[in-house]
Amino acid sequence: MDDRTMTIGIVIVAAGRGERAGSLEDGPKQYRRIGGRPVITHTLERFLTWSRSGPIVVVIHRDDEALFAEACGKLPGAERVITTFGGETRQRSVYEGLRALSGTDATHVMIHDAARPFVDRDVLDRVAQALDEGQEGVLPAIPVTDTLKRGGSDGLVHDTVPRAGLYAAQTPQSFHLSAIRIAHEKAAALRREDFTDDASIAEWAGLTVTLVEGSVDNIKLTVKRDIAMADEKLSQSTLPANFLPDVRTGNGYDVHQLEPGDGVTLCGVFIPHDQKLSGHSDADVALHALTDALLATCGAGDIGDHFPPSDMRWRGAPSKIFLDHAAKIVRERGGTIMNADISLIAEAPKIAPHRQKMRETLADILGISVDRCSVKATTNEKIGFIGRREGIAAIATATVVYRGETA
Ligand SMILES: Nc1ccn([C@@H]2O[C@H](COP(=O)(O)OP(=O)(O)OP(=O)(O)O)[C@@H](O)[C@H]2O)c(=O)n1
Ligand SMILES: C[C@](O)(CO)[C@H](O)COP(=O)(O)O
Repeated sequence: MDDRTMTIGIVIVAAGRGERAGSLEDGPKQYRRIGGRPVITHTLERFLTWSRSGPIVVVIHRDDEALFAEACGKLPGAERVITTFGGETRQRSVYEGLRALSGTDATHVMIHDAARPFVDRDVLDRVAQALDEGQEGVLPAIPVTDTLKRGGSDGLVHDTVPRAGLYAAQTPQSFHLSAIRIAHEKAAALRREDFTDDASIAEWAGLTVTLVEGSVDNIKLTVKRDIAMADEKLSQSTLPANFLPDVRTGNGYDVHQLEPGDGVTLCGVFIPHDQKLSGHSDADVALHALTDALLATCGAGDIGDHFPPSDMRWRGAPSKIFLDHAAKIVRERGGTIMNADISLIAEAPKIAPHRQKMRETLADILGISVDRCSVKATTNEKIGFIGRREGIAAIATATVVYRGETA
C-alpha cells in the first residue's frame, strides 16, 4: 500500500548532556560546532529541507533554551519548529516529544537523535518508503562489520559472537504515531526505563519492526573524537595552507515548445495555464537546464547522454529523476553542490507566486539548503518565439566544490 495521505512528524531529541563527549568542559555536544555551525543546526536543517517533513518537534534540555535559539532560530523554516523539554533519559525525552507531536496533524513519526547530523535524504526516503508501504515500525541500520568479542571484567576475551544477522541501529526510527506513543506510555506505566532506542520499545510492545538500509555516514557523535572527526570532515579550516579548492561552475540551457494544454511543470512545480510544454518527459525546461549545469561541473556529458529521448522509459517522466541522477553523479565524484541558479524566460504564466515552492523543491532534490537555490524569471518583452508564447527557455548555473589538491 502506498499511503501518501500520511503526515510524517519529526521528533529530534536533543536534551542529553553528552557526558561521554566531555560536556563538563565543553558543554552539551549537540551545541558544539562542526564545520562552523552547531551540531544541532546541521541535524535540524536536514529535516527542514526534506520535502516530506510534517510538524517538527525538537526536545531540548531546560537549561538550553538560549543555546537552541542561537543555534537554530535563524534557520529558514525555524518558525515551524515546536520545542518541548526532555527528561532524565533519552526514553523520557522521546516520550515528551511524542506528546508534543500528538497535538499536531502528524499520523506517523520519525524519531531522530540530534547527535546524528549526517543523516541524508536517501536514508530519509528509504524510511519514508517503508512507512508508505504500511510497515508498523522502521529501523535504519547497517550490518556489523567488525568481529565481535564478549569480554569479561577480568579483561579477557570470553568468546567470539557470530556477527551474521547483527545490525547497528541508527535513527530516524519511525512508526505510526499512536502505536509508538501507546508503547511508550505502557513502558512508563510499568517503570521500564531501560530502553536505549525506540525500536526496542516497539519490539517489546509487540510491533513489527522492519529493517531498512542506514548509512555508514549516519554516525552518532558520542565521544570527543567523533566531534573532532565530524569537524574535520566539514571544515575548510583544517585544510593545509597550500590547499587549492577545486571550485567548478557549469551552465545549462534548454527550451521547449508550448502548445495548447492545461499547465506547465517548471522546477518540479505544476502551474495551471492554458498551454503546456511539449517534450518527451514532463518537459520541465528548468530542471533540464540545471541537470546539464551539474553534469558540466564534472564533464559528465549532458542530459541526452544519460536519458536518451529515444528511450521509452522517460516518456512523461518527472524531470526530478534527471536532476536526482546528475546530483548523484556529482556526489559520487566527490563534489559538494554549493548553489543552483535558474533563470526562466517565459511570457506566461507568472512565475513569482511559485518561486518559493520552486526553490524548496530544488533544495529537496539537491539535498542543500533553500538559501543556496535561486529561481528568477523574466519575460522576453514580447520579442521572438518566447515573446509570441511559442516556447519557454531556461538558463541554469551550478557551482560545485570538488575535493581539492595540494599545490
Ligand atoms: N535525557 C536525554 C538523553 C539523550 N537525549 C538525546 O538522545 C540522543 C542520543 O543520546 P546519546 O548519544 O546517548 O546522548 P547523551 O545522553 O547526551 O550522551 P551521554 O550518554 O554521553 O551523556 C542525543 O541527541 C541526546 O541529546 C535526550 O534527548 N535526552
Ligand atoms: C537510538 C540510538 O541512536 C540507536 O543507535 C542509540 O541507542 C542512542 O544512544 P545511546 O548512547 O544508546 O543512548
